[in-house]
Amino acid sequence: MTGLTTHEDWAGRRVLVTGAGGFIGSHLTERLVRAGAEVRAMVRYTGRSDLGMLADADPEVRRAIEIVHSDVTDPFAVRRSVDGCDTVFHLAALIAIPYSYVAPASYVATNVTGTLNVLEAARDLGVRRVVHTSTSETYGTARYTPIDEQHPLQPQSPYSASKMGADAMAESFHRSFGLPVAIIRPFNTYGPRQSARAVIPTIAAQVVAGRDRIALGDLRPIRDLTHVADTVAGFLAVGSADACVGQVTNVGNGRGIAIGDLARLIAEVAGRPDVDIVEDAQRLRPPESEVFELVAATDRARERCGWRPTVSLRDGLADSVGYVRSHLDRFDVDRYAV
Ligand SMILES: C[C@H]1O[C@H](OP(=O)(O)OP(=O)(O)OC[C@H]2O[C@@H](n3cnc4c(=O)[nH]c(N)nc43)[C@H](O)[C@@H]2O)[C@@H](O)[C@@H](O)C1=O
Repeated sequence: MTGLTTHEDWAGRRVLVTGAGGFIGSHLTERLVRAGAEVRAMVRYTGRSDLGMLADADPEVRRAIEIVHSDVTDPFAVRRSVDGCDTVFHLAALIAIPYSYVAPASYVATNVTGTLNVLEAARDLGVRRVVHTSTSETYGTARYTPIDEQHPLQPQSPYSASKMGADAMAESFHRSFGLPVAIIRPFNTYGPRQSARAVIPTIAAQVVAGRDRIALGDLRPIRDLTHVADTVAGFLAVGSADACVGQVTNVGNGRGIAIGDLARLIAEVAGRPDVDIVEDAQRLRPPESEVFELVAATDRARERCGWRPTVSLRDGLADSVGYVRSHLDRFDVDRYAV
């Protein structure tokens, strides 16, 4: 079975994680260290924190990793970071959709050119496996569900367009140069350390802070939600399965929930089922840009790398609520209050 993610698969492997200071990247880094890999964690220096979300990681894990501060837009720094690694998990990206309306050029620089820099270094240095991170946003609003990997792509935001460019570059490096690239396409991931701007922390922070009215944007979009522990298991499975090379693999739960229902479920999980949930017109995305439905077909992940999700939505949301409760100082609740 190629999708095994046992200690033996990762023990002694020299792995670079780009975007290791991010939400998913920090969890992936921890998981790889626990699986016995030698991890180099590439973290973008922000001036505020040297480690990003890795600052929250187990101190033992932090001691075990090699941290390099560089930016994927710098080809020389990327090359130095890739040198000596046999596997690269490429997660570094700009991910906020609303900010991509304001600064599309920076999304091209980081997401497209940054990916090209990683691919070129990996090709030149003979890396044995690259896992490139795509996103369900590249599908645009579902034309049918569940969305399999053959579903057409549609760039509804500059963010999505930049990820489509990055994905195409990754595929071209596989076809043109035989670089062993696997493309993982996660649907929405949630859990501890997720950005305060994403919808689940936005809801949870208002609920936990005791607001009686929760202000959101559009309550109708449907999302397929995967707990970060499952997503990270997906990265390891895709990274160890030969059958995923040269392929896109969806990682999602296969179930959709509307944002309004999600808000009600979070309020219930947090023990505040009576809060009011209201739509705030200021927070709506342009209708042509909003992706209204994303639900994953997960057959390929199951068949090619043996991955399946294990965390129920209720348990996962309890984890998110617990994280927000214990780090409420990180959430600017008034920014979201009505
Ligand atoms: C897979 C994908 O996942 C993320 O993109 P996203 O789906 O936009 O994530 P989100 O948590 O910001 O929104 C989810 C949905 O919820 C709606 N929504 C309603 N009211 C609020 C609200 O008040 N805040 C936010 N943030 N969203 C709201 C919003 O309009 C959207 O329909 C990125 O990490 C991206 O990098 C990525 O690749």
